Amino acid sequence: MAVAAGGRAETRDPAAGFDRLADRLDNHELAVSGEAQTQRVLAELRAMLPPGDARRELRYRYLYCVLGFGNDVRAGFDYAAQGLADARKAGDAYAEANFQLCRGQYHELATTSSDALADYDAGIAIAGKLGDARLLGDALSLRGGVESLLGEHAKALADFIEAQRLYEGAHRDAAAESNLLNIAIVYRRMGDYAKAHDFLRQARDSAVRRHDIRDQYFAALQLAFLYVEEERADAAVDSARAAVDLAQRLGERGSTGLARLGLAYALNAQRGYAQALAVLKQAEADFAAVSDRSEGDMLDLNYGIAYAGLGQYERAIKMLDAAEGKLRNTNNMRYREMLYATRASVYEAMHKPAAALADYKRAMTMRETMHRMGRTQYGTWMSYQFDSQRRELENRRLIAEAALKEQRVKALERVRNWQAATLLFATLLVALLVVFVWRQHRQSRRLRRMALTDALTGIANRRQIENTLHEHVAAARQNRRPLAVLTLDVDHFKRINDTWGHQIGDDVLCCIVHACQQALRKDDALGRIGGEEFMVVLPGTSPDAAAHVAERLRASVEALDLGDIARGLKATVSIGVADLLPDDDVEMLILRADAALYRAKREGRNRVEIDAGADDAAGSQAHAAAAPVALFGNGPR
Ligand SMILES: Nc1nc2c(ncn2[C@@H]2O[C@H](COP(=O)(O)OP(=O)(O)OP(=O)(O)O)[C@@H](O)[C@H]2O)c(=O)[nH]1
Repeated sequence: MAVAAGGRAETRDPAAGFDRLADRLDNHELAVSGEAQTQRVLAELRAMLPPGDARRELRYRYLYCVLGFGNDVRAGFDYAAQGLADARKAGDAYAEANFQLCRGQYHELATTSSDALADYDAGIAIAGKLGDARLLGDALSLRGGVESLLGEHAKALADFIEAQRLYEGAHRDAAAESNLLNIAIVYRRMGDYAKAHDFLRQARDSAVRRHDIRDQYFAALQLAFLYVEEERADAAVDSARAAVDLAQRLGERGSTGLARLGLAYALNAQRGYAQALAVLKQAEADFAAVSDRSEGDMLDLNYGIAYAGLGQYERAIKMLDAAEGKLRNTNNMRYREMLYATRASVYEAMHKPAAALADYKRAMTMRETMHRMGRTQYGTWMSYQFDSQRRELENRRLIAEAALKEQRVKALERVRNWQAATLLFATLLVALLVVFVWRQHRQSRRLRRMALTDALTGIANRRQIENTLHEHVAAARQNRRPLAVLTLDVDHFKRINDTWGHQIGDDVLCCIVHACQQALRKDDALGRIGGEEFMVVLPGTSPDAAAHVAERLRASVEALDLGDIARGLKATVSIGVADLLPDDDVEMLILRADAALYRAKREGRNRVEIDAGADDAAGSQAHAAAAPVALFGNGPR
């Protein structure tokens, strides 16, 4: 028995220990059986109750109310009533509901079922308001018990099944499994024996698994009743005997009395009347020992049946009359029908046909009423089932709709995610493309520039300067503007190379280009047309101005300080100047400039020679010396 609920942890924190033990009792997790054990657990709970803790004290009191009074109905009832008043005064709705349930149980024991129902209804209302599933489950289960007893099987079944749902939802396995018994009882009373067997089996198996002797005892007793109703008397007797054994193991006289009463009932069904009488006497003693008078009607009825069976008619009539008086208060038709049928047969045997007939009629009335009620119950139960099935269908529909909605939302989210990803991907692609195109463009510009640029000096190469010249010639013709061309050649460059090396030669070329660029205007174009040969295009420049530009270039080069490159290094250039004549094409213009240059070389270099016209060009072509037209000539010094 798992009752050692206290421990070192609880000693350290009594409030937590109290709560834990109270929870276990509330949740029916602690199988408390027997007077002594119950008192021990209650004392343990009391010891952990923190002083001055009003809420916990009320909790202790309602647990005591339920567990502490055994069959002392009066004391239990008074205790419950006091607790109820105190809970209300303290505004503790939870405790109030529990005291309602406790008082209901004492009403039940006092066989005042309608008062019990009122208490349970009140408890259910409070539990519902509090939204407390445990309390509501317990209250429904208790109310179902009373309804079942009153023959309101459909209502009872609805309450038990709702309680079962709550228990299972809250994972209160012990309570859920005990409740299976209640469901089984209702099915038995409704005559659905197959279902009753099914639930009893489940309840018994679970009780065995949980080592719960009390539930095992209940299951055995209920099975005995079920067998009697199925007219399987032998099996009923066996099961009732097992119930007696279990009740004795529980050590509760009240339970033993109930089990023996059940055994007597089964023995009567088996026609073992003498044995039934003996067992009834034991049961009577058991009930007397705990001052339980609640089973008086059933004792009398079974005594009556046993005496009738043994042919002791007078005694039988006496007991049956006594039972009739007691049973009239209860609404139990089955037992009353049994009573009238038994008494009718006794009267018949006693040759009292009128009395026998009257009782037969009563028995018939009971039977018909039961059948009628049975049909109503069945109808009610069917409509309850229909309603709950409809509710369930509705719930399923709502759940399915919610799931569908969620699916749609998820699908939409997926589409949106895909869209975002695609957009991102497309953006990245576009960005990559832009970068790629830009790089391609830059590359092609670089290549184009390289194709048109002289690698050493960075100025236009031959192709580029000739293109420029073509454009300027066309523009000059169109605008009737002058144009001049200079060709420029470094003097004795071979010597520079030979003396200082090719690298120095390169540096000299760069310095000369730089000097020329400095000496030219923005619109003038400078290009390298050969190793050490350059061309300058001077748009809008008259021959005189061109001669001046050429001289400026020459002087700039001559003035170059190349001492940094190599000591004693000097460079000069010779320049030929030609201006655009009306009949000139580009080649002719260049030829004439070249001719002038040739003359400058010939005349001693480091000088500027102006083209002397078509003759000069022809002369140049023929490599013949023409008359020098030196404008500016410094000559080698
Ligand atoms: N360092 C260097 N030398 C070059 C380059 N291009 C051509 N040359 C050299 O320039 C020299 C030109 O020599 P020539 O044509 O005999 O003429 P020059 O020595 O300048 O004599 P004149 O023109 O008659 O004054 C050759 O030795 C070429 O090899 C170049 O890019 N760099």
